[in-house]
Amino acid sequence: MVQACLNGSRTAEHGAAVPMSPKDLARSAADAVAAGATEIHVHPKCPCGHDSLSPRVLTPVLEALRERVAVPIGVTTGAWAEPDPAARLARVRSWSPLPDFASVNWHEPGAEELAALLLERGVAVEAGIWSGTDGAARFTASALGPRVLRVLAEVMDPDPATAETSARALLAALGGAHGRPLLLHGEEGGTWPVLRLAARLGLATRIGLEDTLLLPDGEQAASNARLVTEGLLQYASARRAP
Ligand SMILES: C[C@H](N)CC(=O)CC(=O)O
Repeated sequence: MVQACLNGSRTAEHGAAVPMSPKDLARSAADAVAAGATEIHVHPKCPCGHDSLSPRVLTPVLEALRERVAVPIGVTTGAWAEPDPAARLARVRSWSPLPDFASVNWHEPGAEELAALLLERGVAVEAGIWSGTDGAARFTASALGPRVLRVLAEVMDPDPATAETSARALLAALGGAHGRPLLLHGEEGGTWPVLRLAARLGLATRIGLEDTLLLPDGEQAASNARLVTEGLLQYASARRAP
């Protein structure tokens, strides 16, 4: 399973390749799926370019994406988009239509209440566990752990020299992860080493302009589809390596 993470918290200053509007997100998602992505993770943006959990922002994104792709679509619930936990719950209560799944960053205030609400509303939960936080400890102690769709093991270490070690430490901290499937990914300079580690461990992964703007050779990536194509090649070759 390779998820395409189309835009993340990036803004227009990260370049024209990063899709921001519903129309650009839908086109980028369709190209990424044609390149082999099996799921989409997206950060709906208000016109100013910031992540938003407002239904007025989410709805046109979901509608545009669903016109172009048939794969599951997940959205962020990051606290940076709505820092007040009560307001965040209110946003999620007002969502219609609903995404297929949503990531919940387990170290953020109100994470468990948010995950419980999403489950109650029929939205699958990706438990986002960031390295360098207490997310893994909180998740392993959580009664909701067995009910999540998967664990999104997020390696926040951007250094290509140390990201793999950070990833292994994060996986160790997650232990059995309540028996839930793992999706392992890195960010920025850690993206490609962690993707190759995911392949060697037989784990799901993700790739896209949210995680890196660069191809493995350091060239600028022209699109999410280009990253997915390269990601699948890197994944297959790391899987084959002795
Ligand atoms: C740190 C990750 N870029 C955050 C992420 O991918 C999950 C989310 O949207 O909350």
